[in-house]
Formats: sequence, structure tokens, C-alpha cells
Amino acid sequence: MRYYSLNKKSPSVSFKEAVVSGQAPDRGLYFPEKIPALSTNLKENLSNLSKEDISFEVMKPFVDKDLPDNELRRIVSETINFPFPLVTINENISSLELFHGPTYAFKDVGARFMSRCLGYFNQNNHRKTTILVATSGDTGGAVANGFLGVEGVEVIILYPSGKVSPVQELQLTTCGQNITALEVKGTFDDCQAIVKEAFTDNDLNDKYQLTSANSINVGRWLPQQLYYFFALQQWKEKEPPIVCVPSGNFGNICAGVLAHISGLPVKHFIAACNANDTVPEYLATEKYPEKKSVATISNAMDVANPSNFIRVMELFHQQLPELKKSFSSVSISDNITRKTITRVFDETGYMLDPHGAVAYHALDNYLQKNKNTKGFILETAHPVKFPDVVEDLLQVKIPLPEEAKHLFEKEKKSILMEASFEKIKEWMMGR
Ligand SMILES: N[C@@H](CCOP(=O)(O)O)C(=O)O
Repeated sequence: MRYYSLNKKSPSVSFKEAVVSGQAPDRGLYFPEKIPALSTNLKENLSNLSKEDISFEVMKPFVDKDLPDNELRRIVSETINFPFPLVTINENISSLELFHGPTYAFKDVGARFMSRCLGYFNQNNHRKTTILVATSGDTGGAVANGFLGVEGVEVIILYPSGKVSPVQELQLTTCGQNITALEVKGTFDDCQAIVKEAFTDNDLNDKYQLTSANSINVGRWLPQQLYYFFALQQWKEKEPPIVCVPSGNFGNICAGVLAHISGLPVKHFIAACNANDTVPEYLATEKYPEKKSVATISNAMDVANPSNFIRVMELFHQQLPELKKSFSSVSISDNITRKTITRVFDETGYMLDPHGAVAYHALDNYLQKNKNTKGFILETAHPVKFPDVVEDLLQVKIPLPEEAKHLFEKEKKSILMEASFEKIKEWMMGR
């Protein structure tokens, strides 16, 4: 399997090269040159296969010869060693809970997969790899956790000051060791732009071997397909589901569409956004707007320039009419998100987090307009990460999972920085 740059100005590379470099030299995102069709085993036997077997079969064609089968098996089984339950909320809507991993968000799968791949690829590499990663909330903690103590790797996390929840901030600022957090006076989009610029800066590339652990890196992006297989394995209806994904940087939904094009049955995808409505507006007007991100209560989706939307377009051959046949996108306000959290809890007892609530409202609306359809949302983070919103609305105390209690005993360590590439470069060059 080769990966080409979506800017089409760099040579194609192997999986290993794509993971190690993160982004193509022409600043393009890497994309697989062919979409492998699902094996008969995956198509006909899905509900009988173990999560490990599914993961191995799904990832094998993408990894190709860059990981021996025994290594790939080890990596996937360590990556997905927690539950991914599809929980019924009401007769039409279920929730695929992706928050049972170590940092209570869906990012754990990609971060754990990529960290283990890089650990393997780096075995005989005497140069340290520096991972630069931008986060609007959940990626930072997952990457910190996934890469903590990984030999030959250091991680620098850029996060927008004052725009992540207290639990998210503790997860990404308290690890120490090979993890450093830069608290940037700006937005997630500022952090993401700085990271992308760093990859093309000669001085930084001379001093550091840089890569990304955002979903722009295929090692972070591709394993996100697994969620959709785990959901379909538990899907009991005859008709394929409508799948609604809370969307910020669009890596997760893009992985779902990729799985679908490989042969996984899904009737329709909805990308549910918060007030950061670049994609819903683009689909409505067919003009791609330039926007600045706005802060919302579903902060991990506060992204105005979603990196992976270009990959979604590529999956539909850059043709909007083709995309619109099976993909739509809507924007949901904070006000409706709050009402949805309360309504769903009152009606069903199910506790949504703000990201899941955005998706729930979008899916509920879609199902009402499209009779006799059912679907599921991806519940991408645990409500415990957003107590200020959820506890306040529901007037209940969300018990902190045992493993999260230690976070509050640790001291936040971050370096405050201007949202300036030059300033961050100066700091990196001076280390
Ligand atoms: N939602 C993200 C933003 C970055 O997305 P990624 O999947 O590309 O890492 C976050 O929580 O940081």
C-alpha cells in the first residue's frame, strides 16, 4: 500500500514513511492509493469474529509489509483492550460508547495504535522523534497517555489556554517525563496552524525529527475505522444504520466513510457540528467559508478549519453531489445541546456528554424526517470530562472513575506561549 499526498506535489510513501513524517513535504495529507475491499470473512462473519481479529484484518492492508503479522497482532490487541459497547438509548437511537479507554475519549484508540507503531519503527533509529500535536481537548490527553515513556519519543502538546475542560487540562499537563504541554494564548486552529508550519520549517527539521499525532497522521486516523466495525458487529437491525458522528477535525467520520466504502453497510453519515459550522455551511452554499473558531460547551469540536474534510472529499472523488448522496452535516447550538442533555436524561436516564448530545439531536432530527430508520451516535467522550456542564444541568454528581482520581493530586505543568509560530520556534530552537 502506498500513500499519496493530497496536494499531489510530493512522492508517494509507504505506511511507515507516512507515520514517521506525519504530513507530506508539500503540506498535503497522506491518503491510501487504493481502498481495500473487505474480506469475505469480515463481510459475512463479522458478528462471530473477535475484536482482535477484526482489527487485524481491517488494518492489515493499510499497514501492508511495514509491520510483521505478529507485531500487528500485538499492537491491535494492546490498542483495543477495553469495551466498545453499543448501548440502546431508545427504540431508534443507540450510543456507541468510545470512552472506556484510559483517557475517557475516542482518541485513545488512534493514540495507542500510533504510539506502538512508532515504538516498533524506532527500534533501530538512534535519533529521537519529536511529536508535535495540537488539541482542542481530547487528543492531548490521549496522546500524552499513549506515548508516556515510549523510548526514543518526546511529545509537545499545544493547547488553547482556557478553552479545555479542567479534566482534559490535567490529563495533558500532569504526565511529565517525555511529555511537555504548551498553553497557547489562542484557539485550536492557531495551535494546528503552528504545528503544520513547523513541519515545513528547515531549521526545526534540521534540529528535530518531527511528526504529528493528530489525525492528519495516517497512524492516528486509520485505526478509527475499527469503531464502526465494532458497532456493526453489535447492530441487530435488518437495515443498515444511520451513523451520526460529533465532528470537529473530521478524522473520525472520515474513517467511518472509508470503512463504508470498503464494504461496511451504513445507510447515511451525519457529521454533527457545534457552532463551528464550516462544513454544514459549505454543504449548503457550496462555497468553502473561511471562519474563526468559536468556543462552545462541546470544546473538542471547536475547529473552524477541519483538517480531514479534504480526505472526506477525496473519498467522494472531490465531488460534492456524490458526497451528498450519503453524507450530510448540521450545526447544533449550545442551547439545544444543553436541552438535549436534560431531555434525554429525563426521558431515558442516559447521560450524554456535550459532544454526544450534539450528535443525538442531529440524529433524532434526521430520523424524524426519514421514517422507519434507526441509527446510532458515537459517544466520543465520558460526561465526567465535562462536569461543569453535565452536573450543573442534571443536578447529579458524576462519580469520578477510580483511575481518574490521581489526576487531581497532580500539579499542572504547562508553558504559556503566544499564538505565534516564531515564538514557539524560538523556544524549540533554544531547548
Ligand atoms: N477534537 C480534537 C482536535 C484534534 O483532532 P485530531 O483527531 O485531529 O487530533 C481534540 O480533542 O484535540
